[in-house]
Amino acid sequence: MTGSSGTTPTGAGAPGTGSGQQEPFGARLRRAMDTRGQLCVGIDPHARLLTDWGLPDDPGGLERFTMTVVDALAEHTAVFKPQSAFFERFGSRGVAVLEKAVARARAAGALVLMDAKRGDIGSTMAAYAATYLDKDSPLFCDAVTVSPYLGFESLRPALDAAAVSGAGVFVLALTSNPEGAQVQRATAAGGRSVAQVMLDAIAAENEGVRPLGSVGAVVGATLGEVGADLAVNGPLLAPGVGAQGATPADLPAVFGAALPNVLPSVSRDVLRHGPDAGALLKSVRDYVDHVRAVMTGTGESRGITGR
Ligand SMILES: O=C(O)c1cc(=O)[nH]c(=O)n1[C@@H]1O[C@H](COP(=O)(O)O)[C@@H](O)[C@H]1O
Repeated sequence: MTGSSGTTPTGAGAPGTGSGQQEPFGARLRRAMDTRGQLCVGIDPHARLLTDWGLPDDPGGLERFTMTVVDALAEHTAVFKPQSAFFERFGSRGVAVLEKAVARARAAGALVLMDAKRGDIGSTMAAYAATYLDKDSPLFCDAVTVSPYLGFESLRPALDAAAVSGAGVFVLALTSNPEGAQVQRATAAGGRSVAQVMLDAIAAENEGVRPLGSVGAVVGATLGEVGADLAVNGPLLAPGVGAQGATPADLPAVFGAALPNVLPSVSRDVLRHGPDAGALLKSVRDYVDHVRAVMTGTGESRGITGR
């Protein structure tokens, strides 16, 4: 970590090999978290936020909102996570804004994790993989969220495509919403929970990879003690910080020894500080500082709340 805020304008998404071959996502993410801080900023342009920012709830408002966030934070943030649904609701004009945001954020050195939560039969999954994980696609990203609840192996086309392009895949395991338990905590054949089956499959994908695998798990920061083995040797995306009630101080109880690989994710609780670019950046820096304090065991003693 460099600088007092822990957020430096290092090119997090830069390949770093010079060979023309993209460095694997896990390695790029590790470097981004180490240099820019362990935080993912979600870009979720809710209608309510557009209104609060004094913007119209239309494609023009969406574009101003999104570009303001990207321009304020892209040189300082390790990862952006645009939520595709908030762009798709405006049809093709919304998707055009999403494409522009992805390109601009990546050009500024931020990694982009597309929150699309795709999941389908393998042959359709291949089309989703072509959308987000093929370098020639206009929506190519550094990583994408996927749902394994059509069976982990239904994700194989995405896992294969990501391996080719040096991208990442984040697999839903234990989601932050209370309804998720109905499926994820159910007991699978063999006695493990369904979520543990997914976590074990992720660990198998990442076996032996250094410094960090490129297949991540999504585990909500809201969950408290999860009672699952999170040693997947890959990144652990932790949404639910901020608006859903979790704080960085909750992370040790959820993640335990896996804490160094956790990427806490905040959307509304950062975005509400806009449209002022300085206030957005301060909010990110406060979160990065709080996360770092928790990681190094000084968060509680400093009485930081991050809220
Ligand atoms: O995959 C996700 O990012 C995700 C998984 C999960 O378990 N819970 C969850 O809230 N998310 C996403 O994370 C974001 C949370 O937004 P805030 O509650 O505003 O921080 C939304 O885009 C959700 O779709």
